[in-house]
Parts: sequence; structure tokens; C-alpha cells
Amino acid sequence: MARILNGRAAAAAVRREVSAEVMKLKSRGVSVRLDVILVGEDPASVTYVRNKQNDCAEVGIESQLHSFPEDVPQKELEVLVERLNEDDAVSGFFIQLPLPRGLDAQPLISRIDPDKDVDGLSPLSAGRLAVGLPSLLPCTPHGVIQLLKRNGIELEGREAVVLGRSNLVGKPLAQLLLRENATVTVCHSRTQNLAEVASRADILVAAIGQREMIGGDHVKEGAVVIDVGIHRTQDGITGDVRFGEVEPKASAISPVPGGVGPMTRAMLLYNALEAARR
Ligand SMILES: Nc1nc(=O)c2c([nH]1)NC[C@@H]1CN(c3ccc(C(=O)N[C@@H](CCC(=O)O)C(=O)O)cc3)C=[N+]21
Repeated sequence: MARILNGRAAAAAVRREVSAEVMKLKSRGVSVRLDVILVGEDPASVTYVRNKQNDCAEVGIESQLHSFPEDVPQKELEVLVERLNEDDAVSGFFIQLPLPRGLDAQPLISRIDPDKDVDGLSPLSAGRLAVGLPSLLPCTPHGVIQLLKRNGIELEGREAVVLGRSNLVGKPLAQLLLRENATVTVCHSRTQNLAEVASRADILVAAIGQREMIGGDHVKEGAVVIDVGIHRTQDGITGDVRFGEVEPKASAISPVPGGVGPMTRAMLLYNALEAARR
């Protein structure tokens, strides 16, 4: 019987803390504003953006949406990024991903001022993280660390295995776990004997983007399992982990939904606050 790592509860705690700090800044005449660039009308993206704006409102962060049709020229987005970089009223901003076909996110993300990069995805933010300079942290990996810490799970000296090496999750999460003094192994699609390597983990993080790929044979008895996956199916949302099979072996496990997802949203608010302080 594993302990369930409740991301909704931990995210609510983060929002309360952020809200209190936003109020303090406001009383000193500093406002916090998070701008969002949304291109096209993909229903999932529209919903995510609406949720993020509601989160902002709840904690007293202003939010301005910059909406574009899917055929907007790349150049126009470049100009907007430069303008938001320079606008002192904007604490931070992000581009909702993925962009529609025909647009290239990377050169846009690369242009974002790292002090306003609330997604923490620009090469400058990634570089700062890698060399240990202060930086805005990518929301999902930071959410994973916060979910662990807020549940009293010790990381120092423990064996952490990250499944997945994306720039969005796997790579920055490995950096954050290193910073917490965990011993870190990163696995990926070419890893041999994945189950064997994963079974060494005291802390196992699944961020591979393959629905229910991780089962009991990947998990050591008593391990802490974090599921970053999110897959929409006919009968609801599931993760990268076969929960029913893994939960009995784990000492603690994060559910999908209600685990890492809510933490990702909360850490975006935290980053907006951090950006406003810069
Ligand atoms: N620039 C950018 N930054 C992002 O951080 C970003 C993005 N683009 N594009 C899309 C992905 C996806 N993502 C999620 C955030 C919260 C939940 C979340 O709250 N999930 C809930 C379930 C929500 C539901 O019911 O759909 C949960 O797991 O409990 C999920 C996914 C952020 N993303």
C-alpha cells in the first residue's frame, strides 16, 4: 500500500504561498504580470491557457493574453517576444506549446530574456541551471522536486532514475536531482535493460510519453514513483505508469490525474513571482 503523493494539495499550498508574496509586493507598489502567447485554436491549448489565467487571477497575478491565428508569420511572433522582453510592465511570459505546424518554437524561445522566461526553457535558462547560477526553473521538473520535498521524501544520497531525456522534463529534472545530491541515472529509448536499470531506483520518475509503459517489473520494492506522463484516453487520463501494478510495490506514488500536472501549473505562478522580483 503506497502513500499517494497528492499534487492537488501540494499545488494549493504553493498557490497560497505565492499569493501571500504577491500581496506583499503589491503593497510595495510592485505588480506581477504574466503574459501568454497563444497561436491557433487547438482545444487542449486553449483550455490549458484558460486554466493558467484562472490560476493567475486566484493568486493576484495579472495576466494578458496575446492570441494569434495559426497562419501568423513567424516574424510577427519574434517582434512580440522582443517587445515583451522590453516592456517593464511584463514580469514574465511564455509561448503555449506546441505551436501549429509551419511555426518554429525554438528560435522564439531562444529570444526570451532569461529573467522573464517563466517556462525556464530558453537555452540561457538551461545553461544557468546546468552551471548552478540562479535561474527560473522549468515548471514540470521543479514541480516534481517540490512534490517530493513537500511530502518529506529525502533525495540526498539516494538513487534517482529518470526515464526520459527531453529538454522539457528529463534533462532539467536530472540537473535538479543532482542539485539535491541524488545519484542520477537518465534512461531513454535506446537504454538496454531498462527494467533492470529502473529497478535500482529509490526514486523513479517516468517521463517517457508512452502510455502505461512502466510496470511492476520496473520498480524496486519500496521505491518512490513519480508519473509525469499524461495521456487522454476514452476512459479518462492515464500516465506512463501502470498504476494498479506499481502501487502495491511502491512506498509512495503520484497519481495521474492529480499528481505532477497541478504542480506544473503551480510552479508557473511561482516563476511569475520570481520574475517580478528580478
Ligand atoms: N509553454 C508551455 N508550458 C507548459 O508548461 C505546457 C505547454 N506549453 N503546453 C502543454 C503542456 C502540458 N502542461 C500541463 C499542465 C498542467 C496539467 C494538469 O494540470 N493536469 C491535470 C489534469 C488536467 C485535465 O484534466 O486535463 C492533472 O494531471 O491532474 C497538464 C499538462 C503544461 N504544458
